[in-house]
Amino acid sequence: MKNTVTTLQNQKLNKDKITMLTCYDYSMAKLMDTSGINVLLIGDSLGQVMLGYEDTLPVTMEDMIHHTRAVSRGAKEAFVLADMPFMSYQTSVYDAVLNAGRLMKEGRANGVKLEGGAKVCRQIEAIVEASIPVCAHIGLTPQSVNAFGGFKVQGKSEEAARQLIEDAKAVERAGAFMVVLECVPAKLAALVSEAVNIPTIGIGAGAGCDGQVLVYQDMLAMFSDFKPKFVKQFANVGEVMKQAFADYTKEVKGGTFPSEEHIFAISDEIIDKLY
Ligand SMILES: Nc1nc(=O)c2c([nH]1)NC[C@@H]1CN(c3ccc(C(=O)N[C@@H](CCC(=O)O)C(=O)O)cc3)CN21
Ligand SMILES: CC(C)C(=O)C(=O)O
Ligand SMILES: [Mg+2]
Repeated sequence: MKNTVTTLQNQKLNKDKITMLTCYDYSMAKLMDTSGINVLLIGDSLGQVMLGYEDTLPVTMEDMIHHTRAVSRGAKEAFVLADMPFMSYQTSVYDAVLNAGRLMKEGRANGVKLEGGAKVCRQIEAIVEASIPVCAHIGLTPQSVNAFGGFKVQGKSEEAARQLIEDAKAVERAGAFMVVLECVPAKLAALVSEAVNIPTIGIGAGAGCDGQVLVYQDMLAMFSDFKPKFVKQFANVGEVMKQAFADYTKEVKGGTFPSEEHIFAISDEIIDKLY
């Protein structure tokens, strides 16, 4: 059954945790989809893990559409959520609606995600008005890395904690159907999760959220530029891959690959004529 805004929101009511992973291509989308992951997020984190940038700021609408299209083709049941990249919605409400529309129309996403709380509520309202489901993202919002001065835990002071709660309530009022809480103290995230009716999806926000999200290269140990404290490596796929690449090299150089089972035959008669 296809995951929808309604099925995801019912999961909060039924205390059935929502699973979300980042996904950037067709093969991975099929693997995650058949594993029952509820939401595939085409995160702008693709700037770091797929494209090798230092942060998410250089990611373009074209990058996001390219990857979203690939994921959409592989997601039969999972909800496809696409991040709006830096400067695709901050500039104006008009830009926000136009670019959200492109992710739906060209990327075939089921919804979009944008960073910010009360500051981006005009954008959220306008995108929702255009019948596009919006997921908000508050706490550590990586597109604001230069304003924050680094990737740091948010909401630790009383003032910042109150602001986070207000931001969550504001995006709910603006029409967001879900909200990501990134890098906030677990007890604060649990409080926010009780304070709003929409599902909260945590990353570095503890088990009190209504769901969890991780970058897939992090949880499979395929990415090593940095490793946030909140990452759990569920399998060492990076090591498995490195071993396979080394074995391939050894067999090619040693002449054991390709062997009989990997080749195509031709009659000796024809070969003799060629000589
Ligand atoms: N591979 C990857 N994983 C992510 O989780 C991720 C991305 N890329 N790109 C976009 C953002 C950036 N994120 C990050 C990046 C670094 C830290 C980090 O290193 N945090 C430190 C300091 C926390 C503190 O003490 O304030 C940590 O130890 O977790 C956290 C989130 C989360 N997102
Ligand atoms: C980490 C998640 C929430 C994200 O926004 C991304 O992958 O870009
Ligand atoms: Mg993102």
